[in-house]
Amino acid sequence: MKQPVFSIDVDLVRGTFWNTVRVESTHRVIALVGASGTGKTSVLHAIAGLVRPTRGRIVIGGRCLFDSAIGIDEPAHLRRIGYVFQDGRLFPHLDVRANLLYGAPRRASGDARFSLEGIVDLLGIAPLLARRIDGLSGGELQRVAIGRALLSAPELLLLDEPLSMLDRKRKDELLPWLQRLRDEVALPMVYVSHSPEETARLADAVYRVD
Ligand SMILES: Nc1ncnc2c1ncn2[C@@H]1O[C@H](COP(=O)(O)OP(=O)(O)OP(=O)(O)O)[C@@H](O)[C@H]1O
Repeated sequence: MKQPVFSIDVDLVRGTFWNTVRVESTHRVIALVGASGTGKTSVLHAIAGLVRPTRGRIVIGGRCLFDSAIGIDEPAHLRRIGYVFQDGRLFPHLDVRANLLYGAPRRASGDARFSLEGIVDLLGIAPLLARRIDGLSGGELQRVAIGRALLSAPELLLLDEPLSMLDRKRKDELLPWLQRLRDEVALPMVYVSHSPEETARLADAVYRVD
């Protein structure tokens, strides 16, 4: 039997909100969908170690990140996770190259997928390297944000509605880059979105958080 890539079963509490979320999947690229406020971002936060579930277990790619029953709670900085936010969250006072290199390990991973050259090529951002962040389009910003997440040589990528702030034209521009990322970098990915079109184009399986 195929081993699951994602095995998640967590109770999440944020203020007065609580939900139990279960995802068991043998697919490498999954999408989480569901109405606003059902806890999709909270699941990503729990995977990244930014929010501690009140109960449960998170195992991804055979690696246990959290298990309340046996006291495992790997610190966020050791989880090797790349996180791409809705709004990019880049540093406006730094140029693209400095943003990419921010947080990159001092010693190269040796994996060409995570070298500066490899990532710049993958995402087509060579012409942007010396540009300031505040002059970039929304789609360019998100490609840089994805590049920065990759430079940390992650074992898993979390993408929280990365297209939601973009207009139709920019969305159409960025989608093929996301597909390229999915196929060429070949990491497990969790993609949160409200758009059935995006999830159909990017994910191998879609899970509803209710
Ligand atoms: N820091 C917090 N303190 C209190 N409540 C919070 C906090 N963060 C999130 N919540 C609440 O937890 C619930 C789930 O939020 P979450 O952002 O995970 O939902 P979501 O499904 O990602 O929503 P959306 O689709 O609108 O982004 C919401 O009701 C939200 O208001």
